[in-house]
Amino acid sequence: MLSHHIVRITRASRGFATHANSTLPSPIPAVLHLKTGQSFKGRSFGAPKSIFGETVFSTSITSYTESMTDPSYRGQILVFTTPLIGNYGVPLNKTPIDSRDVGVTLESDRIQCTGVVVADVAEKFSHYLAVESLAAWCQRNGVPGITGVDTRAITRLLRDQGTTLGRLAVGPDASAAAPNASDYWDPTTENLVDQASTKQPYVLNPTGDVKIAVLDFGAKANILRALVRRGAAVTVLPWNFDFNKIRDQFDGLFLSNGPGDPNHCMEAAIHLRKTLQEWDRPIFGICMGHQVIGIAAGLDAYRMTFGNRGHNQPVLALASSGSIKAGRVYVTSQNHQYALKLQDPFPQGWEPFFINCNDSSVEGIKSTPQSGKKVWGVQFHPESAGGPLDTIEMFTDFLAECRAHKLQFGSSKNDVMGAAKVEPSLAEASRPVRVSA
Ligand SMILES: NC(=O)CC[C@H](N)C(=O)O
Repeated sequence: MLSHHIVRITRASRGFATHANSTLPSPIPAVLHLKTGQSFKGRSFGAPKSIFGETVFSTSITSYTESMTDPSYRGQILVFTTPLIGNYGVPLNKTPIDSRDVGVTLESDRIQCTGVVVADVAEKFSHYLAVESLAAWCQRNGVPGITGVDTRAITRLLRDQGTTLGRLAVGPDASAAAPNASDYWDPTTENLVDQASTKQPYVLNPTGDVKIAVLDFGAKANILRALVRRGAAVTVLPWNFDFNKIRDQFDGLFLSNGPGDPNHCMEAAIHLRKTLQEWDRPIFGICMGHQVIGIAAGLDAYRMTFGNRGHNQPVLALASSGSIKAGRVYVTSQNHQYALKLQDPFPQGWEPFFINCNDSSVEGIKSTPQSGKKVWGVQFHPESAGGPLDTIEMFTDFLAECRAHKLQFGSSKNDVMGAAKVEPSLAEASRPVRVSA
């Protein structure tokens, strides 16, 4: 059995090596140019088009489908350090929308990164849920990939010089000269959150017993799934919606992950500062959401050299809260380029919650026990998808606090923005319609 699998995997991994002698068309050339002057020649797969993006690497060894659909990768050319990518194909990206699920199997309804870089793309795939190959999926989504390049060399460069702007030149563009440094598109100059966030509020699991508002900076589906599966009625709001106008209707507030520079989200941080001053129900933020909480609390966010992207980032808990025990190390899933600055002293009413064991960056903040508040932010992704589930119970902790608060202080008002009237669909939510807060 094992040898059978090895043979299959080896055949799949040969990929283009078998092309030369087959009747398949010759591979289309592709080149990855970096703004710093280096170029890597390879072969195209996926959409035969050229793109720009911020070149980042992920050390995750699985879940390429989840990473590529994570809205936090918007504007980025994603380099996988794992050499063989595509061997388990791509599943049908559709689930029911009910108290167990949120409409998509993956992290959103489309590929979000602008391109992918793979050492050895698997043309043959094998998985009981797979419906198409990585290349076919990329092609259908209009996203180009390059394969046959030394991803180890690219990653070592990115580790030394930091995340670098790039150009994936495909087909006839591959033989053209590298772009001038001034021609590289820098996605971080744009407000990517505004592009990724829902334009319309919508509701999931409207009959849930505890009402949670989610500020959507580009939320991963598994975050929404983690909330609805634990019984929450979830109202997803555009990132810059002024939650203060409707906060009496909710038992808790959640701030999601999202792409790009958190300093583009000042509008949300200003609204949140007022919420933190005037509202005492639980608040929880992940990644971008954590950064926005930190900014609202008075901390600064800075750009890291190459960020943390992978599924084995160790974080040390500095305080106990719910399922989290001070002094323990948790292995976490991460995808970020920015972090909150560790400052001494911390703003009044706040304390560090987690610290990264590799680079000592801030991995979490929380309100102090003396503050009387229940607010947490974590830089990592407790919801995983992909990655370890060490901290998944933080969702249970958050909802337990919301329920406890509701029991003690009474229910939120009942009309969750006309919950049942809003179409609970992620595809619907991504329509380009603007609503005013
Ligand atoms: N996954 C995230 O939410 C990432 C947050 C932010 N865009 C960063 O890169 O740091």
